[in-house]
Order: sequence, then structure tokens, then C-alpha cells
Amino acid sequence: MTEVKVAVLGGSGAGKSALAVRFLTRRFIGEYASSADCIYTKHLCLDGRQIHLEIYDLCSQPQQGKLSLTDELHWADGFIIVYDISDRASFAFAKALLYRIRESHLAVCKKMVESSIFLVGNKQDLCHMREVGWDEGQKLAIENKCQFCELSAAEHYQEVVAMFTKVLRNTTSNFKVKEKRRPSGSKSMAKLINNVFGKRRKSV
Ligand SMILES: Nc1nc2c(ncn2[C@@H]2O[C@H](COP(=O)(O)OP(=O)(O)OP(=O)(O)O)[C@@H](O)[C@H]2O)c(=O)[nH]1
Repeated sequence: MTEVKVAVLGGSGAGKSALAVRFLTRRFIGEYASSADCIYTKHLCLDGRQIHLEIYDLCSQPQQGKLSLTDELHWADGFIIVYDISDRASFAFAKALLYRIRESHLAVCKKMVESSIFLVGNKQDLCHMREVGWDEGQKLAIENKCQFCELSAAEHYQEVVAMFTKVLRNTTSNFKVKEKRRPSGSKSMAKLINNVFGKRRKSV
């Protein structure tokens, strides 16, 4: 069983919970409790490999101002950075997150950074209210050497699945490199972080 940990990060209301829940349950639910961080777990099979997936849906409010993210950066194997195409402030926040992740990972392994981050412009169904151009998202992704797509958690289930699948493939293909970096089991680190922050766990 391969363990994969993916952190979904982004500004408040960008659609982090909507994306995670859509991928895990196929359903789009209009409103989500946003007062606490959440780790969803799921077993799935990808390319014949059994995967125990943990998705960390980070409640954004406490992070908006500080961007330290040290625990999340250590915990996660892959990152999905979400912004809302109808909210320029969320794009600026996504940009700051990308820089923060890159600066912390560059010291470790450049190649890992390039394939384990996905920048997602969510709420494509609201393109009549668009504040961030597709080309701006693409440019930011190229500058940070990460993958990019625009989609709608509300309307594009297949695109959501395709995006998560790419993240999982890229993340698992990085594991050989990452194992060399990890001093000991990641399980104990995850447990430690969970104990400290008391996150809710949900099995889907
Ligand atoms: N139109 C539209 N609305 C969406 C989409 N995705 C999410 N929303 C809505 O945007 C709002 C915020 O979605 P959440 O998933 O709670 O956003 P979040 O990033 O988890 O927000 P926080 O928990 O506050 O950090 C909700 O009202 C969702 O219904 C989408 O693709 N299209």
C-alpha cells in the first residue's frame, strides 16, 4: 500500500473543500463548514497500485496573514493550489503560496517541486465574472514550473478527477527521491502534526 498525502491550499472561498469532496464523492455540495482543517482519507487503485490517500483540506482563514505553512509543507507529498477565477485576491494568495512552497522545497530537490504542485483556477463556470485571465494562470504556472488547469468543481467532475489523478501519478513517481530525504517513517510525522493541531479525519 502506497501512502500519498496531498494538501489542498488556497484563499478563503476558492473552492478547496468543493474540489476535494467532488473528487472523493462525485458530488458537488454547495456549502461546507470552513471553521476547521480536515483530513479526508480514501483507498483507491491507480495504475494497478493500491493507494491510501490523505487529502488535507486546509481551512484558509488562519493562514491568510502569515503563510508560514511549515507543518503542511513537511506533511504533504503533493500540493493543489486553488484560486477562484472570479476573485483576483485569491489569485494573489495562490501566487504567495507557490513562492512559499518553492522556496521551502528548492533547497531539497528541484525536480520534486516541478511535478508535485498543481495550480488550479476554479469556478470556470463563473467566467462571465472572471477577474483572472487563463493566460495569467498559465504564466504563473510556467514561472513556477508547476502544472495548471482551469475547471469548475461545480460542473466539471471528469476534469477534477483528471487533475487529482495527475497529482497522484506525479507524487508517487517522486517517492523514490523523497524516501532518500525522509529520515524515518512519515507516519509518525503525520501523527505528530495531527496530535498538535487536532484535525478532524473523515473517511469517504
Ligand atoms: N459557481 C461555483 N461555485 C463554487 C465552485 N466551487 C466552490 N464553489 C462555491 O464557493 C464557495 C466556497 O467553496 P469552499 O469549497 O467552501 O471553499 P474553500 O476554499 O474550502 O473555503 P474555506 O473553507 O473558507 O477556506 C461555496 O459556496 C461553494 O459552493 C465552482 O466550481 N463554481
